[in-house]
Amino acid sequence: MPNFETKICSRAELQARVAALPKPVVLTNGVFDILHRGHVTYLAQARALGASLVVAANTDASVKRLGKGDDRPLNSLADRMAVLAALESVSLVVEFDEDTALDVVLEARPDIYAKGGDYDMTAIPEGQAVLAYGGQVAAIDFEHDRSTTKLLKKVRAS
Ligand SMILES: Nc1ncnc2c1ncn2[C@@H]1O[C@H](COP(=O)(O)OP(=O)(O)OP(=O)(O)O)[C@@H](O)[C@H]1O
Ligand SMILES: O=P(O)(O)O[C@@H]1O[C@H]([C@H](O)CO)[C@@H](O)[C@H](O)[C@@H]1O
Repeated sequence: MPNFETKICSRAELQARVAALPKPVVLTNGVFDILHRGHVTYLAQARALGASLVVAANTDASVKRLGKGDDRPLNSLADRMAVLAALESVSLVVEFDEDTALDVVLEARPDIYAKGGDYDMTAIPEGQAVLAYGGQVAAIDFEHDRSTTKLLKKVRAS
């Protein structure tokens, strides 16, 4: 197993693994199906807000419930987590099967919760929870006009 895969942790281990990370801890979540420049730039910016970055990845079943398409995700959870773990910006990767990452946030209690600028941090349960316990939230502006959905459209049109 490549060394970077040790960054993948189970939900049961999450609290203990987060406690061992350098602080401040930043947490974000998402699907990260076909990784693109928008994702990696955003993850590097999220990591730069603190000393460690935890990424919670949606399970395949929870991606299906998001309604991105019957064929999504293209990459399985195990593959998406391995690709995320290989990034320099990422300290820890954990899966979540719920509709939102609220419970992951309450278990990990990050100092900072980050999400792309397409989200209103005060309107999403993860952002509301972090603000309620006195943590910080950060909405990171999009720097590159990229998305997994756009990439798929390009591939299918060719
Ligand atoms: N181009 C981008 N720039 C900055 N952040 C991004 C960009 N695309 C996605 N993100 C952020 O990355 C996280 C994961 O996004 P997601 O996997 O939904 O990306 P996506 O490519 O837009 O996917 P999809 O097309 O399947 O909706 C989210 O927090 C989102 O805000
Ligand atoms: O990759 P996406 O579609 O940006 O990730 C989703 O983010 C949602 C957000 O945190 C608001 O709650 C989350 O609920 C959803 O499960 C995906 O992770």
